[in-house]
Amino acid sequence: MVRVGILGATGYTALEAMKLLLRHPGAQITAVTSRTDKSPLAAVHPQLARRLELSLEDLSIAQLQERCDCVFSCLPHAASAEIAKQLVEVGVRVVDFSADYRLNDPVSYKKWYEHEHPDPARLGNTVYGLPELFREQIPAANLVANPGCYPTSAILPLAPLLKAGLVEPGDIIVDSKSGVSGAGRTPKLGTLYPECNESISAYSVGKHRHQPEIEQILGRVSSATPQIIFTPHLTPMDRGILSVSYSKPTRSVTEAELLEILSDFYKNEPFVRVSKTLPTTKDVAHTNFCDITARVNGGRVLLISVIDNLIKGASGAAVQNFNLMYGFDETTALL
Ligand SMILES: NC(=O)C1=CN([C@@H]2O[C@H](COP(=O)(O)OP(=O)(O)OC[C@H]3O[C@@H](n4cnc5c(N)ncnc54)[C@H](OP(=O)(O)O)[C@@H]3O)[C@@H](O)[C@H]2O)C=CC1
Ligand SMILES: CC(=O)N[C@@H](CCC(=O)OP(=O)(O)O)C(=O)O
Repeated sequence: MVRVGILGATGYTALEAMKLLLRHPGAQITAVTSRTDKSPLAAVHPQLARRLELSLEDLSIAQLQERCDCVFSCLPHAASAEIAKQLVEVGVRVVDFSADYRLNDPVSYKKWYEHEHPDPARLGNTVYGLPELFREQIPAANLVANPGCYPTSAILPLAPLLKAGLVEPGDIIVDSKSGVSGAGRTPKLGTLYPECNESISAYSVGKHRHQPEIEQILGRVSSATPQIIFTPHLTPMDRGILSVSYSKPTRSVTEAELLEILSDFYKNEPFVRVSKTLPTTKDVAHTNFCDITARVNGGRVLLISVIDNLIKGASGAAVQNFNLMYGFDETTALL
């Protein structure tokens, strides 16, 4: 049995991770942390009553090392790397939900996150936990950078076409919509009900930190230098992301051909479904699937994808990575 600790257990991604791990035959949750809350977990997450009888604790690195083989760090960026680097050094394996280890180098991290990286030497050397593209690197990893939610939705459809040289890397637009849980449970003005209900808004236009993540990861898989214009939107729903990318084909291409290339690329993937149908966020809610379709319109390639931001965009991806790290069937607890 692999003993798993959950850092930041009061948050949304942590709740989803715990619900998934409770269904996992090879995992036991042995620690749940909060900086200040000492309540029984069920007092914070009533869904876990009678399912996980643990109380929240503020644990030291030594205590986590004693109780856990692996830790899911569901902490915000910067706070996560501070702890992850110490855990990895004492032999605890970490799946990091934050963005701390996703980018290629400390210079771009500082530019987009506006602070120094707490563990710069590991940037660029850490495995990016998107199994569909980096599966072979995950089993041996002590630290896995779980992907961002928007990047997962954009990278999965674009990667096969960039790898095949079928779209121009220098001219790609990604337009994404997210449910409000994407912003986490920590209160913020913009996620108060009267601010975001019955309203859709674009935000972080031209400066969202997922733009370099999408560019850098697509660069790693395709040997091109993709340039992305990424615009996220907050939409009045609890969960789900829908992304549409617009790119220029390098040659004449049909919708049928695009679907065939995508289907072939993902034919052995348990969690990517390619079809002709226009996908909706409801189709993948509470699941680890990414549904993808393609269209050709106005001389552009349109790729449309949906995920659940809390599952394939965070906790489901983490469990998928955990399964690979510990040699379980990749779909365990996820289907
Ligand atoms: N929500 C989503 O859809 C996605 C989130 N992510 C990433 O996953 C991580 C967790 O996100 P999410 O669960 O949504 O966030 P939440 O805000 O719901 O939870 C984060 C938890 O971290 C703890 N925390 C907050 N600030 C600090 C700090 N400075 N130091 C230590 N602990 C802190 C809090 O617990 P307490 O106050 O009890 O200590 C809080 O409950 C983040 O890095 C996020 O960017 C990634 C993909 C998708
Ligand atoms: C709706 C919403 O606010 N979404 C979050 C993305 C969540 C995520 O994946 O963020 P990390 O890269 O920090 O892990 C945002 O735009 O900041």
